[in-house]
Amino acid sequence: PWQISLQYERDGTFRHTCGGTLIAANWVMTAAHCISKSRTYQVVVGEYDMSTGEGPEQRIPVNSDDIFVHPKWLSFCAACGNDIALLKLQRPAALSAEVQVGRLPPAGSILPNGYPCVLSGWGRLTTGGSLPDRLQQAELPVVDYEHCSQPDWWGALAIRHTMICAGGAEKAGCNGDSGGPLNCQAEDGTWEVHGIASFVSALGCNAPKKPTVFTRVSAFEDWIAETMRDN
Ligand SMILES: CC(C)C[C@H](NC(=O)C(F)(F)F)C(=O)N[N@@+](C)(CC(=O)Nc1ccc(C(C)C)cc1)Cc1ccccc1
Repeated sequence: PWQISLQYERDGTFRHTCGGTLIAANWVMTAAHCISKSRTYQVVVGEYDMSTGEGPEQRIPVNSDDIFVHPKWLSFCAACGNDIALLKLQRPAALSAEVQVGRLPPAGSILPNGYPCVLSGWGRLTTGGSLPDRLQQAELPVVDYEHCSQPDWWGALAIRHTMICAGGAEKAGCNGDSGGPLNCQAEDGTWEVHGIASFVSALGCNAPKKPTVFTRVSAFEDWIAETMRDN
């Protein structure tokens, strides 16, 4: 219910470009690489099947000067990390069963290797394949930094401590999942959004030993709080 579809206007209609997370009634968290300053964006909350109107959908515009891309994001260097952006909605979403705010993890928290998380999104179903109408989910186990930065995995040049890896086998994120949440259930059963889908291998979304790489949300909680407080 905190999954959103980030859409941009082209030829008079809006099209899905990335996922994202509702982190307050009027704030959305997504990936910096999803944002092009010249585009007009809207956020759809309460979405499930994009091919039909089912009722809970709310389409909310975003003013371009209410888009805050992390100051250290470098569009030519995904390996440098900081792939995070915050969007302030023109009006708060009306919360309901289908529209909820996602919880952020404790600042600095690190999940152990193998912890079962779930990626959700409307990204391609296979590398270069078709896009689904309905929201999909895939269980992706966490691959900790020690394993993910191994040379035959992503290697130490591609992975930073401000990232989380998850997957590495048959399931993965793929184009269109960018910006979406890596959802992990805490001991008390509540879900927390630990990651923002950032990149996959250009060799293929589910290339072996190339897990989907996420921005580690718990490394950016100060920036998130400051940005929301100051705007
Ligand atoms: C624009 C990049 C920075 C992010 C984009 N992200 C995604 O697609 C996501 F996984 F988040 F849904 C991506 O991975 N794009 N690719 C274009 C791949 C890509 O750019 N990957 C990548 C990998 C590593 C690095 C750095 C760490 C060296 C940068 C980009 C997707 C792709 C996947 C399979 C086949 C062809 C294309």
